[in-house]
Amino acid sequence: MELENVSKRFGEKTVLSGIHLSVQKGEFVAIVGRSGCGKSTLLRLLAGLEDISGGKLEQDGRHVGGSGQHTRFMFQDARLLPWKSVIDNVRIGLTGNGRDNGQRAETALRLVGLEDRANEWPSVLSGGQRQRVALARALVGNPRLLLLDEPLGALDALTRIEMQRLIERLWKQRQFTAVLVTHDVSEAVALADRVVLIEDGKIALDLPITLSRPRTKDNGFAYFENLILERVLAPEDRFSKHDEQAVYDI
Ligand SMILES: Nc1ncnc2c1ncn2[C@@H]1O[C@H](COP(=O)(O)OP(=O)(O)OP(=O)(O)O)[C@@H](O)[C@H]1O
Repeated sequence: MELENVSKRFGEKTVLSGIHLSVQKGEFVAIVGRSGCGKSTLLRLLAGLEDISGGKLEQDGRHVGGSGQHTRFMFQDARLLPWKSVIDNVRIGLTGNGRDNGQRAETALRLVGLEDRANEWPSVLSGGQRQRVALARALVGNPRLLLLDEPLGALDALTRIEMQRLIERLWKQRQFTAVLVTHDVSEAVALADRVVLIEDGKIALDLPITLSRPRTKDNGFAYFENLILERVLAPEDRFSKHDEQAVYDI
């Protein structure tokens, strides 16, 4: 995907401007930034769900408009249909009525480790399991681009790490391109080849994460994490030497 000088306005309000970004095939890019900085808007532009207000946005050399079948979304809530079984929810990710749809849905459920829950209702699954079904539904049609909008934001810490590992494993196996919006800098460093920081509607940092995979929280990890966090935090929020002394004084 190529974005050249992309801007997005809602009425009088400019949400994104001067966005230059290039996402290579098979790359994993994370977008971080403060609440309201325009992360989800950028993702919606990439999906073709919103039109750009200016600049150029192309996917494989073609103008992006309307969500194609090669792009899939995953959100913070699983958005499963409660009146359909788990396997039928996964089948929704397939276009058309291919005769092998059932088989493909079963394979996708196996990928996320839920093959034995195929005929149950979504309501009996845990939050993490529901997100697994959402992941199976997103991947069942073999998309080339997976857009993830805070998909793990509502999960507990352990489930979150498990899901991060699952997403990374499937990304490696299936070789799709992934763009992840997250508030969690640690998650961005764990998963992404590049972390893009949005500030006031502009790209403030575009940082390659040169750590090998799978990533462990060693010194190298902490280096990238701190680098991004320092940049995200506004100067007045930074933990100054003065504050540090105040804590010791307490
Ligand atoms: N359809 C819309 N109409 C008007 N304003 C919008 C619309 N969508 C988003 N905005 C505004 O654009 C800005 C960026 O919103 P966006 O959802 O992209 O931020 P975000 O970085 O994803 O925030 P968060 O991390 O809190 O989800 C916000 O000020 C929001 O109010």
